Amino acid sequence: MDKLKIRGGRRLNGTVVISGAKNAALPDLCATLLTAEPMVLHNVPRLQDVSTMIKLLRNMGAAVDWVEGESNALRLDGGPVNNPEAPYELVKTMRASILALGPLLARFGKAKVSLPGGCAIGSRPVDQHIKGLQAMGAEIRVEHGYILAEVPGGRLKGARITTDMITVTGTENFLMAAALAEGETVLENAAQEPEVVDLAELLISMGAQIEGHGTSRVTIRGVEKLHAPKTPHHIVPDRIEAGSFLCAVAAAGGEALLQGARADHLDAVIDKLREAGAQIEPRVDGIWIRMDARPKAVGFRTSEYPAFPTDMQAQLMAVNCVAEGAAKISETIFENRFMHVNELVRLGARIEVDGHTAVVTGVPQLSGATVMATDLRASASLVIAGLCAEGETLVDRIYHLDRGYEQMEAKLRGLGADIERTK
Ligand SMILES: CC(=O)N[C@H]1[C@@H](OP(=O)(O)OP(=O)(O)OC[C@H]2O[C@@H](n3ccc(=O)[nH]c3=O)[C@H](O)[C@@H]2O)O[C@H](CO)[C@@H](O)[C@@H]1O
Ligand SMILES: C=C(OP(=O)(O)O)C(=O)O
Repeated sequence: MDKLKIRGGRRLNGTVVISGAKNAALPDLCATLLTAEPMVLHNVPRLQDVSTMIKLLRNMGAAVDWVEGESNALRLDGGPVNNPEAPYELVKTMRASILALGPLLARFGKAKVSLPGGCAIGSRPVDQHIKGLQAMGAEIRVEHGYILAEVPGGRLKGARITTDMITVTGTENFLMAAALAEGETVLENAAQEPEVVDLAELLISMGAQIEGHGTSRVTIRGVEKLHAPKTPHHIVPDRIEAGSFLCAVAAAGGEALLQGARADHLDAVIDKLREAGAQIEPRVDGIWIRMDARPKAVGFRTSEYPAFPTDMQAQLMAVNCVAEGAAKISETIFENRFMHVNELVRLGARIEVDGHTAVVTGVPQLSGATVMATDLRASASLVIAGLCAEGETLVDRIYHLDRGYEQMEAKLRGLGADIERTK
């Protein structure tokens, strides 16, 4: 099993190119299920979750291949799809498989999708997805771990859907389902994340009629047919990858340009890192950061976009581990997203957890140790901690990291970090 070996203590300097967003690529790939026309997506990150989604689409009958000569372009053909099913073996490794449900129901009037398994960061129910699709006329039962859904008459109907809470993948499923439904769908309490907007823009380019994406009320007027995107669709830059590199520089010190990153998607994170003492400037070609001193501790609370993202909680916690002072961190999205705490403590961090809150008291220096990645963003936080720990840190189980980061260690090496992949 691959591990990362890091010798900490080097400042990070240089330019790093930010990849396309995993959490936009996964729904965008599912949008291919909505049309029989072949399409190409650009700026698709080559990471494990994308490979799993490709497998899932191929298993349904789609033809999916990387375009030769353009390293991040993916050609998808949903024309031959004939098996509207997402089996447990594929769904268990990636929750985003639930995103197949909406488009399959919209185009084929039936779907069989495994319930996503419980995962390390807490229970992740899909009751809102089911409730919303039922409101659109789908008959759904859950049996033997599968969601079995069928649309009497074959075509979903527009509906008013108000979810109990803001759900990102829920909003994405409804957008895709409503795009081909009969009549108008109004989503209240919709998620406003840039990845939701990216999907809506792709769907519009495919002929969907959507208004209000990026706000809490989205209106979709269903059309009979979607086609390949009219203009080339480039997946939005990954704000969480960019945020992770910002935290790495804030913790280890240095000066870097994050090429392609969008500062307007990272307001809450940038505010916190400035409070911690980093100089950060939006540039036409990305985000520039410089950190010369030891960071100051910064408290924060995760919440839906545009507030501080849960997907950045572990990385900013790592910065707090080496900061001056103490900070309180509240996680409000997932009940068990502090799995990284015990591993950070193994590196010498001082952290007390009480329910949804962690209090981190910074120490002047962490000390390298062997630690185990427990989930995707936890892995990134351990890498950041390792970069500023004294001596050698070995991060085990980095298959979690590989799910969501494209070549993280190569990118960090490019900034001068002493990091390598070992067996
Ligand atoms: C609002 C939010 O920050 N969502 C995050 C969530 O998206 P993801 O789409 O995975 O999760 P949701 O946005 O759907 O979930 C938000 C909250 O609602 C609950 N819920 C959701 C759907 C449902 O049917 N029933 C239900 O109870 C979830 O358990 C969670 O507590 O994890 C992703 C991966 O870490 C992040 O990129 C998203 O930013
Ligand atoms: C936890 C994440 O992804 P997933 O929803 O696929 O588990 C994430 O992107 O941080």
